[in-house]
Amino acid sequence: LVSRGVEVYLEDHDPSVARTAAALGAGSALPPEGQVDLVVVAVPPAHVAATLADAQRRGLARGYLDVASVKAGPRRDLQALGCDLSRYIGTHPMAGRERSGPLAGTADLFEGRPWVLTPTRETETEVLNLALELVALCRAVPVVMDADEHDRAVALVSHTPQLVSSMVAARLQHAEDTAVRLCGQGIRDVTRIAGSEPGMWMDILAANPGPVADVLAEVATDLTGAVEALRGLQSADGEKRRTGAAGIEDILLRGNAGRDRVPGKHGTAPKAYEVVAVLIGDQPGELARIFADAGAAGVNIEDVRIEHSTGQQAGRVQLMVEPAAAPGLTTALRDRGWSIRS
Ligand SMILES: NC(=O)c1ccc[n+]([C@@H]2O[C@H](COP(=O)([O-])OP(=O)(O)OC[C@H]3O[C@@H](n4cnc5c(N)ncnc54)[C@H](O)[C@@H]3O)[C@@H](O)[C@H]2O)c1
Ligand SMILES: O=C(O)C(=O)C[C@]1(C(=O)O)C=C[C@@H](O)C=C1
Repeated sequence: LVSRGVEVYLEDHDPSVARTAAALGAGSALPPEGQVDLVVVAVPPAHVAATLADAQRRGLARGYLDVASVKAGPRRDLQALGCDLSRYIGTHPMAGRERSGPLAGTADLFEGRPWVLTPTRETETEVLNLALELVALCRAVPVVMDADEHDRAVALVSHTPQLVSSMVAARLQHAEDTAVRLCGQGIRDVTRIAGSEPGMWMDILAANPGPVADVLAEVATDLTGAVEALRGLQSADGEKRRTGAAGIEDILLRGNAGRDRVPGKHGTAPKAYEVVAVLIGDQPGELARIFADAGAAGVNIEDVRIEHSTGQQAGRVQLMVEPAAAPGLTTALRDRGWSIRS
């Protein structure tokens, strides 16, 4: 917002957090002189209602919104606290990190991401417009939804995946070092969000337990089926082995079909990019150099992944580019001395 010319004032119950964010260029940690246009409440879900009610009591703004990951609960709490719901809109940007705090924030976090808005008949048009302006300034894509529909959707696409990732990662807690040393890219992909802040997720899950339990019950059915199928594959009986194989194949195929429905970058249909894989040394500036070389070759990098090799000061960067750009990029990087991997 600051880079787009908006005056931003930061407040946190831990003043050092607001000061750190201000030092990073996210706004001013001093209070505003008069009323502002919009208050954005970005605190853990359980504290949203009290924080927003306090801001309304202080008459800080013309409009108020929150960005909590659940929507029905905070609205009910605000109602119970007697807040002016005409001046409030519940929102949720579908973008975030597994890390918390101002140091984890990035200016381009919301670009091209869905940002859910949950206006009701009570919401003043002016407040909806302020929220739409905020979403546009962050270059996100507004999606209007009902609060309960939102909570069911995020149970499926965000809250259950968090729990499943944590459960897979939990298997490693007491695992042998010899096994953990073999961790490759697959487990890194599946467990990235298992590194998230437990306090925040306790709040989120406590505010959306029913819809998450419904999705997790379906996962549990698949898990039971997978265990039975694998036991079948262990069996000496040929018929049980065939049934087991069919059960496992069914899960893998349904997984492929579900994965195909995950939208690509900027919410568009998934796109097939060509991968140019490059070996890089684990030293400062390597990524910046490779991006600069790709830029000099006139190639837009659509996405990027890094595989770190265990026990080696090196990694493999996968640059995802439009198929037509891949041969030119490969040649350009090779000419600049990079080692291209297949
Ligand atoms: N991290 C994500 O991926 C993500 C994505 C979308 C939405 N959200 C939502 O955004 C909100 C903030 O999450 P975050 O990831 O920025 O967390 P965060 O921990 O980085 O920030 C939360 C801040 O709230 C402050 N705080 C806590 N209680 C407070 C209170 N009573 N009054 C004032 N400040 C208080 C904390 O000091 C902290 O600085 C949550 O509601 C979360 O559900 C998070
Ligand atoms: O990418 C991540 O690290 C996230 O956890 C982001 C994520 C998500 O599930 O997509 C998590 C919770 C928020 O409410 C919105 C976004």
